Amino acid sequence: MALVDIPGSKSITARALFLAAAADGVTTLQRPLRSDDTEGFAEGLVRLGYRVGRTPDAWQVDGRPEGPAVTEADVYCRDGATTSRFLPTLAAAGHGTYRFDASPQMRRRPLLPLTRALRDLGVDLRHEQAEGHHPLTVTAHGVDGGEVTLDAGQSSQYLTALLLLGPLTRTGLRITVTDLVSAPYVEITIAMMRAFGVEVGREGNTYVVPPGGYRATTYPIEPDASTASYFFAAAAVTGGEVTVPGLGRGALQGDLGFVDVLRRMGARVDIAADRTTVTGTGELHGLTVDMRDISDTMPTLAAIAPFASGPVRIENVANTRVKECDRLDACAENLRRLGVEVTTGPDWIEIRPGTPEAADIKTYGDHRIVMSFAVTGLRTLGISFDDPGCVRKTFPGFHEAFVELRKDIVG
Ligand SMILES: O=C(O)C1=C[C@@H](OP(=O)(O)O)[C@@H](O)[C@H](O)C1
Ligand SMILES: C=C(OP(=O)(O)O)C(=O)O
Repeated sequence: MALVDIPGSKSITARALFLAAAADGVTTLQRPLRSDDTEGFAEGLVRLGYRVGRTPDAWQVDGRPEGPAVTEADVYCRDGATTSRFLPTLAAAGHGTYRFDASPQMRRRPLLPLTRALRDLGVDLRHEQAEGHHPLTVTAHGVDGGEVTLDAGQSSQYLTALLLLGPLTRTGLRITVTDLVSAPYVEITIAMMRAFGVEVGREGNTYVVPPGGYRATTYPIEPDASTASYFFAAAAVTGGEVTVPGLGRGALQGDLGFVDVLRRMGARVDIAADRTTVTGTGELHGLTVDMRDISDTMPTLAAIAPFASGPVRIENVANTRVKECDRLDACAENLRRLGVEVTTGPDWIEIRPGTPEAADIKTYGDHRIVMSFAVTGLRTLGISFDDPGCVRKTFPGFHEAFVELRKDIVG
Protein backbone atom coordinates (compact mmCIF):
# COMPACT_ATOMS: atom_id res chain seq x y z
CA MET A 1 0.00 0.00 0.00
CA ALA A 2 1.32 3.47 -0.87
CA LEU A 3 0.31 6.90 0.31
CA VAL A 4 1.53 9.25 -2.41
CA ASP A 5 2.11 12.96 -1.96
CA ILE A 6 1.43 14.45 -5.40
CA PRO A 7 2.76 17.97 -6.19
CA GLY A 8 0.34 20.83 -6.85
CA SER A 9 -1.78 21.19 -9.96
CA LYS A 10 -0.10 22.92 -12.89
CA SER A 11 -3.41 24.27 -14.19
CA ILE A 12 -4.51 25.63 -10.83
CA THR A 13 -1.09 27.16 -10.10
CA ALA A 14 -1.04 28.94 -13.48
CA ARG A 15 -4.56 30.34 -13.01
CA ALA A 16 -3.81 31.34 -9.42
CA LEU A 17 -0.73 33.26 -10.60
CA PHE A 18 -2.77 35.13 -13.22
CA LEU A 19 -5.58 35.89 -10.76
CA ALA A 20 -3.17 36.94 -8.02
CA ALA A 21 -1.32 39.27 -10.39
CA ALA A 22 -4.57 40.88 -11.52
CA ALA A 23 -6.19 41.13 -8.07
CA ASP A 24 -6.40 44.11 -5.79
CA GLY A 25 -4.13 43.20 -2.85
CA VAL A 26 -1.66 40.50 -1.87
CA THR A 27 -2.49 36.87 -2.64
CA THR A 28 -0.86 33.82 -1.08
CA LEU A 29 -0.78 30.58 -3.07
CA GLN A 30 -0.43 27.65 -0.70
CA ARG A 31 1.49 24.59 -1.93
CA PRO A 32 1.92 25.76 -5.55
CA LEU A 33 3.47 23.44 -8.12
CA ARG A 34 7.20 24.07 -8.44
CA SER A 35 8.12 22.91 -11.92
CA ASP A 36 9.43 24.33 -15.18
CA ASP A 37 5.97 25.42 -16.38
CA THR A 38 4.92 27.21 -13.21
CA GLU A 39 8.37 28.67 -12.41
CA GLY A 40 8.33 29.95 -16.00
CA PHE A 41 4.92 31.54 -15.41
CA ALA A 42 6.14 33.20 -12.21
CA GLU A 43 9.34 34.42 -13.95
CA GLY A 44 7.15 35.85 -16.72
CA LEU A 45 5.20 37.85 -14.15
CA VAL A 46 8.45 39.13 -12.67
CA ARG A 47 9.57 40.27 -16.14
CA LEU A 48 6.28 42.17 -16.38
CA GLY A 49 7.13 43.94 -13.14
CA TYR A 50 5.00 42.00 -10.65
CA ARG A 51 6.44 41.10 -7.26
CA VAL A 52 6.35 37.35 -6.71
CA GLY A 53 7.77 36.11 -3.40
CA ARG A 54 8.60 32.42 -3.44
CA THR A 55 9.23 30.08 -0.52
CA PRO A 56 9.03 26.27 -0.92
CA ASP A 57 5.47 26.03 0.46
CA ALA A 58 3.88 29.31 -0.54
CA TRP A 59 4.13 31.99 -3.21
CA GLN A 60 3.01 35.54 -2.59
CA VAL A 61 2.01 37.94 -5.36
CA ASP A 62 1.37 41.68 -5.11
CA GLY A 63 -1.60 42.24 -7.36
CA ARG A 64 -1.74 45.11 -9.85
CA PRO A 65 -5.28 45.58 -11.23
CA GLU A 66 -3.85 48.29 -13.51
CA GLY A 67 -1.57 45.76 -15.27
CA PRO A 68 2.19 45.24 -15.61
CA ALA A 69 4.49 47.59 -13.67
CA VAL A 70 6.79 48.08 -16.65
CA THR A 71 6.00 49.57 -20.06
CA GLU A 72 8.38 47.28 -21.94
CA ALA A 73 9.28 43.63 -21.40
CA ASP A 74 10.60 40.57 -23.16
CA VAL A 75 9.04 37.40 -21.72
CA TYR A 76 10.18 33.84 -22.39
CA CYS A 77 7.35 31.35 -21.86
CA ARG A 78 9.51 28.19 -22.09
CA ASP A 79 7.42 25.07 -22.94
CA GLY A 80 4.31 26.22 -21.10
CA ALA A 81 1.13 26.53 -23.12
CA THR A 82 -0.73 28.14 -20.22
CA THR A 83 2.11 30.66 -19.86
CA SER A 84 2.19 31.28 -23.62
CA ARG A 85 -1.54 31.86 -23.83
CA PHE A 86 -2.42 33.46 -20.49
CA LEU A 87 0.45 35.95 -20.06
CA PRO A 88 0.04 37.85 -23.38
CA THR A 89 -3.67 38.08 -22.51
CA LEU A 90 -2.88 39.52 -19.08
CA ALA A 91 -0.43 41.99 -20.63
CA ALA A 92 -3.09 43.16 -23.11
CA ALA A 93 -5.00 44.68 -20.19
CA GLY A 94 -2.03 46.91 -19.29
CA HIS A 95 -0.21 49.76 -21.01
CA GLY A 96 3.07 49.09 -22.77
CA THR A 97 4.85 46.99 -25.37
CA TYR A 98 5.38 43.38 -24.41
CA ARG A 99 7.15 40.75 -26.49
CA PHE A 100 6.60 37.04 -25.84
CA ASP A 101 8.55 34.07 -27.11
CA ALA A 102 8.61 30.37 -26.26
CA SER A 103 10.68 27.21 -26.74
CA PRO A 104 10.87 25.57 -30.20
CA GLN A 105 8.33 22.97 -28.97
CA MET A 106 5.90 25.65 -27.83
CA ARG A 107 6.49 27.82 -30.91
CA ARG A 108 5.04 24.96 -32.96
CA ARG A 109 1.82 24.87 -30.91
CA PRO A 110 -1.14 26.97 -32.09
CA LEU A 111 -2.82 30.00 -30.54
CA LEU A 112 -4.47 31.66 -33.54
CA PRO A 113 -8.09 31.52 -32.28
CA LEU A 114 -6.96 33.38 -29.15
CA THR A 115 -4.88 36.02 -30.95
CA ARG A 116 -7.74 36.54 -33.41
CA ALA A 117 -10.21 37.05 -30.58
CA LEU A 118 -7.86 39.49 -28.86
CA ARG A 119 -7.54 41.46 -32.10
CA ASP A 120 -11.33 41.41 -32.50
CA LEU A 121 -11.41 43.08 -29.08
CA GLY A 122 -9.09 45.82 -30.35
CA VAL A 123 -5.78 44.48 -29.01
CA ASP A 124 -2.76 45.42 -31.13
CA LEU A 125 -1.02 42.05 -31.43
CA ARG A 126 1.64 41.18 -34.00
CA HIS A 127 3.18 37.82 -34.81
CA GLU A 128 6.86 37.99 -35.68
CA GLN A 129 6.91 34.84 -37.77
CA ALA A 130 3.97 32.49 -38.43
CA GLU A 131 0.44 33.80 -37.77
CA GLY A 132 -0.96 32.27 -34.59
CA HIS A 133 2.40 31.21 -33.15
CA HIS A 134 5.04 32.67 -30.87
CA PRO A 135 6.97 34.97 -30.95
CA LEU A 136 4.48 37.83 -30.73
CA THR A 137 4.27 41.40 -29.48
CA VAL A 138 1.34 43.02 -27.71
CA THR A 139 1.16 46.80 -27.74
CA ALA A 140 -1.28 47.26 -24.90
CA HIS A 141 -3.59 50.14 -24.13
CA GLY A 142 -6.20 48.39 -21.99
CA VAL A 143 -9.20 46.48 -23.35
CA ASP A 144 -12.67 48.02 -23.63
CA GLY A 145 -14.52 44.70 -23.68
CA GLY A 146 -17.55 43.66 -25.71
CA GLU A 147 -18.61 40.58 -27.64
CA VAL A 148 -16.37 38.01 -29.24
CA THR A 149 -16.77 34.60 -30.88
CA LEU A 150 -14.25 31.85 -30.22
CA ASP A 151 -13.49 28.39 -31.58
CA ALA A 152 -12.01 26.45 -28.65
CA GLY A 153 -12.22 23.10 -30.42
CA GLN A 154 -8.43 22.76 -30.41
CA SER A 155 -7.73 24.10 -26.93
CA SER A 156 -9.84 25.25 -24.00
CA GLN A 157 -6.94 27.45 -22.92
CA TYR A 158 -8.08 30.10 -25.43
CA LEU A 159 -11.38 30.35 -23.59
CA THR A 160 -9.75 30.32 -20.17
CA ALA A 161 -7.45 33.19 -21.22
CA LEU A 162 -10.42 35.30 -22.36
CA LEU A 163 -12.49 34.47 -19.26
CA LEU A 164 -9.58 35.51 -17.03
CA LEU A 165 -9.25 38.75 -19.02
CA GLY A 166 -12.96 39.62 -18.72
CA PRO A 167 -12.97 41.38 -15.32
CA LEU A 168 -9.95 43.47 -16.38
CA THR A 169 -11.83 45.01 -19.33
CA ARG A 170 -13.73 48.29 -19.03
CA THR A 171 -17.21 46.91 -19.83
CA GLY A 172 -16.85 43.14 -19.42
CA LEU A 173 -16.90 40.36 -22.01
CA ARG A 174 -19.47 38.17 -23.72
CA ILE A 175 -17.68 35.18 -25.25
CA THR A 176 -19.65 32.92 -27.58
CA VAL A 177 -18.00 29.57 -28.05
CA THR A 178 -18.58 27.55 -31.24
CA ASP A 179 -16.70 24.42 -30.11
CA LEU A 180 -14.90 23.36 -26.92
CA VAL A 181 -12.46 20.60 -25.92
CA SER A 182 -11.19 19.88 -22.43
CA ALA A 183 -14.35 21.41 -20.97
CA PRO A 184 -13.57 20.57 -17.31
CA TYR A 185 -10.62 22.99 -17.45
CA VAL A 186 -13.09 25.81 -18.09
CA GLU A 187 -14.96 24.76 -14.97
CA ILE A 188 -11.68 25.06 -13.01
CA THR A 189 -11.28 28.60 -14.39
CA ILE A 190 -14.82 29.62 -13.45
CA ALA A 191 -14.54 28.14 -9.94
CA MET A 192 -11.24 29.92 -9.35
CA MET A 193 -12.56 33.25 -10.66
CA ARG A 194 -15.36 32.85 -8.11
CA ALA A 195 -12.76 32.39 -5.35
CA PHE A 196 -11.22 35.71 -6.46
CA GLY A 197 -14.61 37.46 -6.34
CA VAL A 198 -15.98 37.17 -9.89
CA GLU A 199 -19.12 35.30 -10.98
CA VAL A 200 -19.16 34.21 -14.62
CA GLY A 201 -22.64 33.96 -16.16
CA ARG A 202 -23.72 31.50 -18.81
CA GLU A 203 -26.38 31.87 -21.55
CA GLY A 204 -26.19 28.73 -23.67
CA ASN A 205 -22.82 28.84 -25.41
CA THR A 206 -22.16 32.40 -24.31
CA TYR A 207 -20.05 33.15 -21.23
CA VAL A 208 -20.77 36.50 -19.62
CA VAL A 209 -17.96 38.07 -17.57
CA PRO A 210 -18.64 41.25 -15.61
CA PRO A 211 -16.05 44.08 -15.31
CA GLY A 212 -14.79 45.18 -11.90
CA GLY A 213 -11.59 43.24 -11.25
CA TYR A 214 -10.52 40.55 -8.80
CA ARG A 215 -10.14 40.43 -5.00
CA ALA A 216 -6.93 39.02 -3.51
CA THR A 217 -7.22 35.92 -1.34
CA THR A 218 -5.33 33.00 0.16
CA TYR A 219 -5.60 30.09 -2.22
CA PRO A 220 -4.71 26.45 -1.47
CA ILE A 221 -3.62 24.49 -4.57
CA GLU A 222 -4.87 20.91 -5.04
CA PRO A 223 -2.48 18.10 -5.96
CA ASP A 224 -2.25 17.60 -9.74
CA ALA A 225 -4.81 15.06 -10.92
CA SER A 226 -3.04 14.37 -14.25
CA THR A 227 0.17 13.57 -12.34
CA ALA A 228 -1.83 11.35 -9.99
CA SER A 229 -3.00 9.29 -13.00
CA TYR A 230 0.44 7.57 -13.26
CA PHE A 231 0.25 6.47 -9.64
CA PHE A 232 -3.36 5.28 -9.91
CA ALA A 233 -2.51 3.40 -13.12
CA ALA A 234 0.45 1.83 -11.31
CA ALA A 235 -1.90 0.37 -8.72
CA ALA A 236 -4.24 -0.95 -11.41
CA VAL A 237 -1.51 -2.80 -13.34
CA THR A 238 0.45 -4.19 -10.37
CA GLY A 239 -2.39 -5.24 -8.09
CA GLY A 240 -1.13 -2.72 -5.53
CA GLU A 241 -2.98 0.02 -3.68
CA VAL A 242 -2.35 3.75 -4.05
CA THR A 243 -3.96 6.52 -2.02
CA VAL A 244 -3.59 10.17 -2.99
CA PRO A 245 -4.54 12.58 -0.20
CA GLY A 246 -5.91 16.00 -1.17
CA LEU A 247 -7.83 14.79 -4.22
CA GLY A 248 -11.33 13.74 -3.31
CA ARG A 249 -14.99 14.37 -4.04
CA GLY A 250 -14.65 18.17 -4.02
CA ALA A 251 -11.69 18.21 -6.41
CA LEU A 252 -11.76 20.86 -9.15
CA GLN A 253 -9.83 18.88 -11.75
CA GLY A 254 -11.65 16.81 -14.36
CA ASP A 255 -8.60 14.56 -14.75
CA LEU A 256 -9.48 12.85 -11.49
CA GLY A 257 -12.12 11.21 -13.73
CA PHE A 258 -9.31 8.94 -14.96
CA VAL A 259 -10.03 6.71 -11.96
CA ASP A 260 -13.50 6.04 -13.42
CA VAL A 261 -11.77 4.62 -16.51
CA LEU A 262 -9.70 2.37 -14.25
CA ARG A 263 -12.87 1.33 -12.43
CA ARG A 264 -14.53 0.39 -15.73
CA MET A 265 -11.45 -1.72 -16.50
CA GLY A 266 -11.75 -3.66 -13.24
CA ALA A 267 -9.82 -1.72 -10.59
CA ARG A 268 -11.40 -0.92 -7.23
CA VAL A 269 -11.80 2.83 -6.70
CA ASP A 270 -12.75 4.68 -3.54
CA ILE A 271 -13.24 8.45 -3.79
CA ALA A 272 -13.60 9.90 -0.28
CA ALA A 273 -14.12 13.52 0.70
CA ASP A 274 -10.41 14.37 0.71
CA ARG A 275 -8.54 11.43 -0.83
CA THR A 276 -8.81 8.81 -3.57
CA THR A 277 -7.67 5.19 -3.44
CA VAL A 278 -7.20 2.82 -6.37
CA THR A 279 -6.61 -0.88 -5.77
CA GLY A 280 -5.58 -3.29 -8.51
CA THR A 281 -7.69 -6.44 -8.57
CA GLY A 282 -5.68 -8.53 -11.02
CA GLU A 283 -8.39 -7.87 -13.62
CA LEU A 284 -7.97 -5.29 -16.37
CA HIS A 285 -10.59 -5.36 -19.11
CA GLY A 286 -10.42 -3.70 -22.49
CA LEU A 287 -12.87 -0.88 -23.26
CA THR A 288 -13.81 1.93 -25.62
CA VAL A 289 -13.59 5.32 -23.97
CA ASP A 290 -14.14 8.95 -25.03
CA MET A 291 -11.33 11.06 -23.51
CA ARG A 292 -12.18 14.47 -24.98
CA ASP A 293 -12.65 15.88 -21.47
CA ILE A 294 -9.52 14.31 -19.93
CA SER A 295 -7.08 13.95 -22.80
CA ASP A 296 -3.91 14.58 -20.75
CA THR A 297 -4.53 11.08 -19.36
CA MET A 298 -4.77 9.49 -22.82
CA PRO A 299 -1.05 8.50 -22.80
CA THR A 300 -1.46 7.01 -19.29
CA LEU A 301 -4.19 4.72 -20.56
CA ALA A 302 -2.38 3.93 -23.82
CA ALA A 303 0.72 2.88 -21.87
CA ILE A 304 -1.14 0.37 -19.67
CA ALA A 305 -3.52 -0.79 -22.41
CA PRO A 306 -1.39 -3.80 -23.52
CA PHE A 307 -1.98 -5.36 -20.09
CA ALA A 308 -5.76 -5.38 -20.59
CA SER A 309 -7.45 -8.63 -21.56
CA GLY A 310 -9.15 -7.02 -24.59
CA PRO A 311 -8.54 -4.11 -26.98
CA VAL A 312 -8.49 -0.57 -25.59
CA ARG A 313 -9.88 2.06 -27.96
CA ILE A 314 -9.53 5.75 -27.02
CA GLU A 315 -11.71 8.15 -29.01
CA ASN A 316 -12.21 11.87 -29.55
CA VAL A 317 -8.66 12.96 -28.77
CA ALA A 318 -7.63 14.84 -31.95
CA ASN A 319 -6.29 17.73 -29.88
CA THR A 320 -3.62 15.49 -28.34
CA ARG A 321 -1.88 15.93 -31.71
CA VAL A 322 -1.09 19.57 -30.84
CA LYS A 323 0.34 19.08 -27.36
CA GLU A 324 4.04 18.86 -26.40
CA CYS A 325 4.21 16.44 -29.34
CA ASP A 326 1.73 14.57 -31.51
CA ARG A 327 0.72 12.26 -28.68
CA LEU A 328 -1.31 9.82 -30.77
CA ASP A 329 1.68 9.19 -33.04
CA ALA A 330 4.14 9.16 -30.13
CA CYS A 331 2.09 6.60 -28.20
CA ALA A 332 1.70 4.42 -31.30
CA GLU A 333 5.41 4.63 -32.12
CA ASN A 334 6.43 3.64 -28.60
CA LEU A 335 3.89 0.84 -28.26
CA ARG A 336 5.25 -0.60 -31.51
CA ARG A 337 8.78 -0.33 -30.13
CA LEU A 338 7.53 -2.45 -27.21
CA GLY A 339 6.18 -5.00 -29.68
CA VAL A 340 2.51 -4.14 -29.14
CA GLU A 341 -0.05 -4.00 -31.96
CA VAL A 342 -1.64 -0.58 -32.35
CA THR A 343 -3.66 1.38 -34.91
CA THR A 344 -4.51 5.09 -35.01
CA GLY A 345 -6.86 7.43 -36.86
CA PRO A 346 -7.25 11.22 -36.93
CA ASP A 347 -8.71 11.29 -33.43
CA TRP A 348 -8.40 7.78 -32.00
CA ILE A 349 -5.99 5.03 -31.03
CA GLU A 350 -6.66 1.32 -30.54
CA ILE A 351 -4.26 -0.93 -28.66
CA ARG A 352 -4.35 -4.75 -28.70
CA PRO A 353 -3.46 -6.89 -25.68
CA GLY A 354 0.21 -7.91 -25.67
CA THR A 355 3.34 -8.48 -23.64
CA PRO A 356 5.55 -5.39 -23.88
CA GLU A 357 9.26 -6.11 -24.36
CA ALA A 358 12.30 -4.01 -23.43
CA ALA A 359 12.67 -0.86 -25.56
CA ASP A 360 14.11 2.65 -25.58
CA ILE A 361 11.15 5.05 -25.46
CA LYS A 362 11.32 8.06 -27.79
CA THR A 363 10.01 10.87 -25.61
CA TYR A 364 9.75 13.79 -28.09
CA GLY A 365 10.54 16.01 -25.09
CA ASP A 366 7.08 15.22 -23.70
CA HIS A 367 6.84 14.74 -19.94
CA ARG A 368 3.65 12.69 -20.27
CA ILE A 369 5.26 10.15 -22.62
CA VAL A 370 7.96 9.52 -19.99
CA MET A 371 5.62 9.31 -17.01
CA SER A 372 3.12 7.10 -18.87
CA PHE A 373 5.66 4.54 -20.11
CA ALA A 374 7.30 4.50 -16.67
CA VAL A 375 4.06 2.79 -15.60
CA THR A 376 4.52 0.17 -18.34
CA GLY A 377 8.02 -0.27 -16.88
CA LEU A 378 6.55 -1.56 -13.62
CA ARG A 379 5.71 -4.76 -15.49
CA THR A 380 8.33 -4.75 -18.25
CA LEU A 381 12.07 -4.92 -17.55
CA GLY A 382 14.45 -2.85 -19.68
CA ILE A 383 12.43 0.25 -20.51
CA SER A 384 14.63 3.34 -20.94
CA PHE A 385 14.00 6.91 -22.17
CA ASP A 386 15.94 9.09 -24.58
CA ASP A 387 15.14 12.20 -22.49
CA PRO A 388 13.98 11.23 -18.98
CA GLY A 389 14.58 14.78 -17.71
CA CYS A 390 11.70 16.31 -19.65
CA VAL A 391 9.45 15.47 -16.67
CA ARG A 392 10.69 18.80 -15.30
CA LYS A 393 7.77 20.48 -17.09
CA THR A 394 5.30 19.35 -14.44
CA PHE A 395 7.08 17.02 -11.98
CA PRO A 396 10.87 17.39 -11.58
CA GLY A 397 10.91 14.73 -8.82
CA PHE A 398 8.93 12.15 -10.79
CA HIS A 399 11.64 9.49 -11.15
CA GLU A 400 12.54 9.57 -7.46
CA ALA A 401 8.86 9.37 -6.51
CA PHE A 402 8.34 6.45 -8.87
CA VAL A 403 11.31 4.54 -7.40
CA GLU A 404 9.67 4.92 -3.98
CA LEU A 405 6.33 3.77 -5.37
CA ARG A 406 7.92 0.72 -6.97
CA LYS A 407 9.40 -0.25 -3.58
CA ASP A 408 6.02 0.18 -1.91
CA ILE A 409 3.81 -1.66 -4.38
CA VAL A 410 6.04 -3.99 -6.41
CA GLY A 411 8.79 -4.70 -3.87
O1 LIG B 1 -6.17 25.02 -19.02
C1 LIG B 1 -5.31 24.22 -18.65
O2 LIG B 1 -4.65 24.39 -17.61
C2 LIG B 1 -5.06 23.02 -19.48
C3 LIG B 1 -5.97 22.64 -20.44
C4 LIG B 1 -5.77 21.45 -21.29
O3 LIG B 1 -5.34 21.90 -22.55
P1 LIG B 1 -6.30 22.01 -23.85
O4 LIG B 1 -7.47 22.83 -23.47
O5 LIG B 1 -5.39 22.67 -24.83
O6 LIG B 1 -6.69 20.61 -24.23
C5 LIG B 1 -4.71 20.52 -20.74
O7 LIG B 1 -4.34 19.60 -21.72
C6 LIG B 1 -3.47 21.27 -20.27
O8 LIG B 1 -2.51 20.40 -19.76
C7 LIG B 1 -3.82 22.27 -19.20
C1 LIG C 1 -0.73 19.57 -22.66
C2 LIG C 1 -0.10 19.83 -21.54
O1 LIG C 1 0.37 21.03 -21.13
P1 LIG C 1 0.20 22.51 -21.71
O2 LIG C 1 -0.85 22.47 -22.79
O3 LIG C 1 -0.23 23.33 -20.53
O4 LIG C 1 1.55 22.87 -22.20
C3 LIG C 1 0.14 18.77 -20.53
O5 LIG C 1 0.58 19.11 -19.41
O6 LIG C 1 -0.10 17.59 -20.82
